[in-house]
Amino acid sequence: MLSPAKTAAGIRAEPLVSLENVGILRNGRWLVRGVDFSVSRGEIVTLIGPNGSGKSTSAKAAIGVLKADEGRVERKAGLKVGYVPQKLSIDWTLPLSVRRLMTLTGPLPERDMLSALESAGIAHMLDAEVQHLSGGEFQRALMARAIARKPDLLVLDEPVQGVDFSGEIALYDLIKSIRNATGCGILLISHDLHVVMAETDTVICLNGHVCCRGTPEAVSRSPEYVQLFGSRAAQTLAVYSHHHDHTHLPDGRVQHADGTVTDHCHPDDGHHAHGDGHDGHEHGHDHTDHAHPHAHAAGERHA
Ligand SMILES: Nc1ncnc2c1ncn2[C@@H]1O[C@H](COP(=O)(O)OP(=O)(O)OP(=O)(O)O)[C@@H](O)[C@H]1O
Repeated sequence: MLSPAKTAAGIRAEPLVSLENVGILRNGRWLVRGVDFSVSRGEIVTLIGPNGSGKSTSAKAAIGVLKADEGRVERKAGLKVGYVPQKLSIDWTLPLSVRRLMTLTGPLPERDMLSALESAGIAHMLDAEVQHLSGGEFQRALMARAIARKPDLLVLDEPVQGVDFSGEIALYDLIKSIRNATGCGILLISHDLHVVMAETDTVICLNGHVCCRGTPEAVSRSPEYVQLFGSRAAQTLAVYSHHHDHTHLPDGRVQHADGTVTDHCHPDDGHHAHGDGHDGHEHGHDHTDHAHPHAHAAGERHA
């Protein structure tokens, strides 16, 4: 299952990190269970799923911030990780320059700092106050901080939060160019359930477990999509359509397509509908690399 990913050059690379059947238990509750995916050099993996579905938890398990209570996490020896968390605990009442932000967690040669800010397109903001940055500039500063130490794996938890549509496209372009320039692997958490970065190699849809996975459709090339979002957006964003055949109820139980209700669903539960049905988008996804036993109805998204 965790076969090495194929890079753009078609070479099978050893994973930088791989999770196998990972579960995280807190206060007697499984936050996630049965999670498996891997990220290789040059590969972009995007985690999607409703709020609370375990995206951040899974990413933290991948980089070792959280220890798996079951299953296995393997990281390449000496792996360097650049991590941009969803939330930062910064005291906004104190002045903080971009320069200081870059070195908060440790010293950094000036040359590496400038080069990272240059790559992120904000070299001119070195002495700007972080409080005065726009949402997009702030995300760029965080990304510069993460790439400055030349990581093998870049983990970005909702990097386009608080950024408008054109800013979102620009940030995804930046992520793409970082990947192309450095060849690092990227684990991306998307705040959107359907729209992912077009360069994504694998989308993993989570809901406490892996619901389904696949490649984003090449809808970005379809004339309708280009008309709707514009050609620039279409080069950067793709719609990931997926059809689920069970629904997560608000009380945590699961209603299956045949009407039965169970306490949980697990990856080996049984029925799985996938591919053709979708939520109004004119495409299905045929490229699933993995058979999943069940799927989620549209209504489940916000469970
Ligand atoms: N340290 C913790 N202790 C107990 N529960 C936790 C802890 N961390 C996260 N949770 C819970 O685990 C679940 C998954 O949280 P997580 O942050 O991984 O979800 P997410 O998919 O990233 O959500 P969002 O889209 O809202 O950021 C949530 O119900 C959350 O409340």
